[in-house]
Amino acid sequence: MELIDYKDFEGVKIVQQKSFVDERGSFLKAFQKKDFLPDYHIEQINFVESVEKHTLRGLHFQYGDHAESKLFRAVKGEIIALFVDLRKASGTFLKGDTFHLKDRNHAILLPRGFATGYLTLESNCEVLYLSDNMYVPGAEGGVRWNDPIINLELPVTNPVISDKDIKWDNLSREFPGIFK
Ligand SMILES: Cc1cn([C@H]2C[C@H](O)[C@@H](COP(=O)(O)OP(=O)(O)O[C@H]3O[C@H](C)C(=O)[C@H](O)[C@H]3O)O2)c(=O)[nH]c1=O
Repeated sequence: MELIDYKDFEGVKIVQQKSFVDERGSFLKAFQKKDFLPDYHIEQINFVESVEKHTLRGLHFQYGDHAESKLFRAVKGEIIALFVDLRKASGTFLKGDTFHLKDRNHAILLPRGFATGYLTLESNCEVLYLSDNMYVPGAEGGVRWNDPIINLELPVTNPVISDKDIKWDNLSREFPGIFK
């Protein structure tokens, strides 16, 4: 298993693994504290099914102490992970990027301070993701998938999206970040 730093986004890591394959099928070690992420505390494990191709979930974050670090893995199908750095002190503050998770042997770790989301690239996608913090609806915020400041490059113009995610405001250059 390899953890690879992703560009200049501090703390963002790409996980590359190999499944154990035999005549019965395959075995993937989806998480292991010791050899994988010894300091990662799993608070939640979420399993999400998206029926339609080009379903876009997010981008979401939680403010302050409720911020979450998430590890996303496409268990079935392919997705494009979306993320934006909302850490005011970071060199990549308000910079966004995408990463194509093409199979279950890859995952992406996003540290606390990022807005996160993903776009499915086929129907009936299944995503398993870990979070290191509790879900606190009152502490949640969002970034629009097509926010002009972030300018994510996506292969869609009209994704399947929730009413909640349609309503997020665009960020402004004065956005103070999600940590007080
Ligand atoms: C995230 C979450 C949601 N919920 C409930 C709240 C709603 O009734 C329902 C769906 O929530 P939501 O529409 O926020 O789910 P997604 O649009 O898939 O968003 C999630 O996936 C994107 C990629 C994210 O980055 C967030 O982690 C997360 O918000 O599950 C819970 O009960 N606990 C939770 O931890």
